[in-house]
Amino acid sequence: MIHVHNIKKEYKIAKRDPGLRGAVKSLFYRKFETKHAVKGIDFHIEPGEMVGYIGANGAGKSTTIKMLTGILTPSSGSISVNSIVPYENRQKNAKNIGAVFGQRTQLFWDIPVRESYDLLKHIYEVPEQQFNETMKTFTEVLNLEPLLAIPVRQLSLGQKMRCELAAAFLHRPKVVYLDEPTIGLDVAVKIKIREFIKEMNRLYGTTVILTTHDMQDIEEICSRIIIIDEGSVIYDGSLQAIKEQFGHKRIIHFEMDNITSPLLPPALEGKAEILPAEEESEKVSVSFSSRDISGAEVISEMMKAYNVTDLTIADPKIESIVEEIYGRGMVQEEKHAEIH
Ligand SMILES: Nc1ncnc2c1ncn2[C@@H]1O[C@H](COP(=O)(O)OP(=O)(O)OP(=O)(O)O)[C@@H](O)[C@H]1O
Repeated sequence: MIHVHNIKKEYKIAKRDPGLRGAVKSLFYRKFETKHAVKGIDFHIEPGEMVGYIGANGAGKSTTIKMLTGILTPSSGSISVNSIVPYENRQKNAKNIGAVFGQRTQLFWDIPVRESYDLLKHIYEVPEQQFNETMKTFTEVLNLEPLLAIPVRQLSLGQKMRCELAAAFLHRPKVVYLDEPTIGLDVAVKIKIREFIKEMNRLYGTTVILTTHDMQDIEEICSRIIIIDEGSVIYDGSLQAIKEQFGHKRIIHFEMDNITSPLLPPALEGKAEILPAEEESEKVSVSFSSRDISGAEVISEMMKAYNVTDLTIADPKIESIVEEIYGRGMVQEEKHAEIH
């Protein structure tokens, strides 16, 4: 469905010396600097896959999505989406794709939502019966009925985002790009949006590429993730595999009597560490790898050394796994050996 081969994108940024002198000088003599935002990315996505495209701020996610949608042309390399080269054939490509770009709207600001959908129906030439069926499903799953008569500008962020999603899926596109679809929303709306995306994938086999900083979105929606860092892919594989590969970190929080800064019992040295205490927390957190020592041994040693009154075992969170991968920049051999 989506084939991306060795794409690169460079931006030319005008450089200016500081101050008034710099401003005047730049009128006559302009200096440019090249920003390599995407540095040779490859991936293939099968029809119906739901892929999380993640990375730290400035990693190159939006630039990639803009190239996939045809808004930007790669500096080199090639892209094909459903056998179309998006940046050479933007209109044809637009019929096959839907997109939600975080804060931007594709709905018409001053007219009721229902009329925006009618316009989109004409633009995308959606048959009447299909439109009615689709609207019925969307209205139910996203609870849109009370919003249809309201102009977009009067909607709250969460209401607007529900309407945006419906607009992106309205013409039953084969591929939908979602750039931060849950940013700034409360938990209840996030849950609704995630359910809707999964339901669309189930009903229509829509391929979804999701960019988000919310790891819960990824866990709920995607089975595969592509992680990019400074313009290069550093991981492409299943979420399960990354959890198995990196999810051996464990943390146990202990509550104990009258201990302010406990020391690690000697038997745990080199195998576990005490984490810096969080502000106002009376708990002592011990981190270790299940490859080095079992949780039972850690608990037993801590209980021998201290008067433990309670404990909780934290699950390895995808957030911390991803942070760890960003942090270590994940060496290439490891990436290829484990994932490809
Ligand atoms: N139009 C532009 N001109 C110059 N540089 C740009 C432009 N757009 C993006 N960049 C730079 O390219 C790099 C990648 O940006 P991009 O927006 O693709 O990152 P991102 O992963 O989407 O980040 P975020 O999570 O913050 O949205 C950044 O260093 C950014 O400053």
